[in-house]
Amino acid sequence: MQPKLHIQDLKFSYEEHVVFKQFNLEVQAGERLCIMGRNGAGKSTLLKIMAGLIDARNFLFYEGRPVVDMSAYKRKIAYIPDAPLLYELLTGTDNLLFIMNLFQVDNHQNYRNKVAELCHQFGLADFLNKRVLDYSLGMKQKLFFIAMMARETEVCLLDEPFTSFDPDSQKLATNLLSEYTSGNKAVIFTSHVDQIINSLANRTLALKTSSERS
Ligand SMILES: Nc1ncnc2c1ncn2[C@@H]1O[C@H](COP(=O)(O)OP(=O)(O)OP(=O)(O)O)[C@@H](O)[C@H]1O
Repeated sequence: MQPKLHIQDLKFSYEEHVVFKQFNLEVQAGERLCIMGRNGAGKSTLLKIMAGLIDARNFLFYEGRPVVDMSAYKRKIAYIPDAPLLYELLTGTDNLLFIMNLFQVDNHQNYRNKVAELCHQFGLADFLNKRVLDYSLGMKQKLFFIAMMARETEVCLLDEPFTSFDPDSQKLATNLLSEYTSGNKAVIFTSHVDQIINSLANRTLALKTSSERS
């Protein structure tokens, strides 16, 4: 079977700073891969490449085919950065609807149902009419996570997830991601936190810095 995602002979630099020289990675459906490594090794850069935020489509393959249509590809991918991307002046509900439209979610009813269920599970239901400005950091992270899960994408990328989640919410989120990969989906994340790595990953990859690699 073809990998869900793969990267072939990736070369990538920020101006003169070479981050990847000839990097290869295959991620299979069902995997929850943790990319580990020192600060500056390139973990976040790699996630941004797989999210399509850094355009390296010549090196990126989805289910065995080169990524040609970046917009169609991005609709299959959820990317959850360490700082949640939300409009502070909008309410929780308005942010959730904004995200639904931004990512062109096809089945609005399914998204709304999923959001309602997850907000209830994460204890956010009573705060949805408040502005995000008045949320705690953990609440903001939960809201963005819920929106991305409700999109029901094929791949979920998480950069240092759940740093401000309380322990019960962390457990709930890792269970949801384990269920997510019981189908034909994949999770790729970065973390420095042993507890999160141990409870979520079913594979780990140690990424070396470019100087360690040469
Ligand atoms: N926008 C940018 N412009 C220039 N250089 C960058 C940029 N973003 C990252 N870098 C550099 O690229 C390298 C990889 O950075 P990246 O953020 O991917 O590392 P990381 O492994 O995620 O680190 P950390 O564990 O600290 O989050 C670092 O040397 C960093 O300084």
